[in-house]
Amino acid sequence: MTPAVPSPSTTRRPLVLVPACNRLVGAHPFHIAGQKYIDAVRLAGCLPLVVPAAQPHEVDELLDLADGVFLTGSPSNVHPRHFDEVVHDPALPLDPRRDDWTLPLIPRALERGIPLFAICRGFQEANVALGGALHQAVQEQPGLMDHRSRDGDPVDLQYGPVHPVMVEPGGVLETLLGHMEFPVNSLHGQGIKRLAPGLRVEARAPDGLVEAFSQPAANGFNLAVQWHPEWQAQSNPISVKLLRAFGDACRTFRERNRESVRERPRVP
Ligand SMILES: N[C@@H](CCC(=O)NCCCC(=O)O)C(=O)O
Repeated sequence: MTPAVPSPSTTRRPLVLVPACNRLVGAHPFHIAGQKYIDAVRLAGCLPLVVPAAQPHEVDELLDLADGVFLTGSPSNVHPRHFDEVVHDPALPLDPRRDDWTLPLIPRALERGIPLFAICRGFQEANVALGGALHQAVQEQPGLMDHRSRDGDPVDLQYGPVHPVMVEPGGVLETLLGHMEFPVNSLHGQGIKRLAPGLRVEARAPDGLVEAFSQPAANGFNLAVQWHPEWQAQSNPISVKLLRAFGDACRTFRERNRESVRERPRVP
């Protein structure tokens, strides 16, 4: 009796879009994504698909393939023109090609109930995409800490714990972790100045800066965090919980989608 070969559709892991960053390598433009983010998507039990800068009209085609969206960190800043400001420090890197398609991608993914996990730059992108604004230099704001890392420090120190975050009651983080505080790393010069309408604060730093948010009105799991849970995620129980929750949501989304395709009347 030859064993039944499962159809690919019954075994494939959920497909998660990972928008690439755009960098020059020498004189040539490249699309790149950090290995630690790819590893984090795999730790979530999902299949990472790094996506080069898409044309705005390709966003819906890509979302038709997606069971999740994972927005990575990046040294580049979200261009301040998207929150009606001029560039504060021209020495800091930008990535307008990423902005141009992730900013329309984010609300469309949420509207479709596609699970979304956003980290650092991705957290900032999501806030701007939904109508919020950023401090371009958090460290220059009265009463706020310097949330940047020091470039010359060893990488383990740069991504090591720096400050606690306090979980706000009533959100995704409290459901997953309980009402608690825990240490996080901090590698960002931009930060939330105005939270977009409809977003719920999930956690704050000791200086009050928003460090995590979600959109409760969205059908699907969504969580955006300013810190880097992908850093050595497999040895951080909190990171594992957050990433596994994202992965579970992507699996549920995929199952529901497959059922709806099966139930769709076949065209004769
Ligand atoms: N440029 C923004 C976002 C900072 C950020 O994502 N840092 C991580 C960069 C390296 C990595 O991907 O781990 C800001 O400065 O606020």
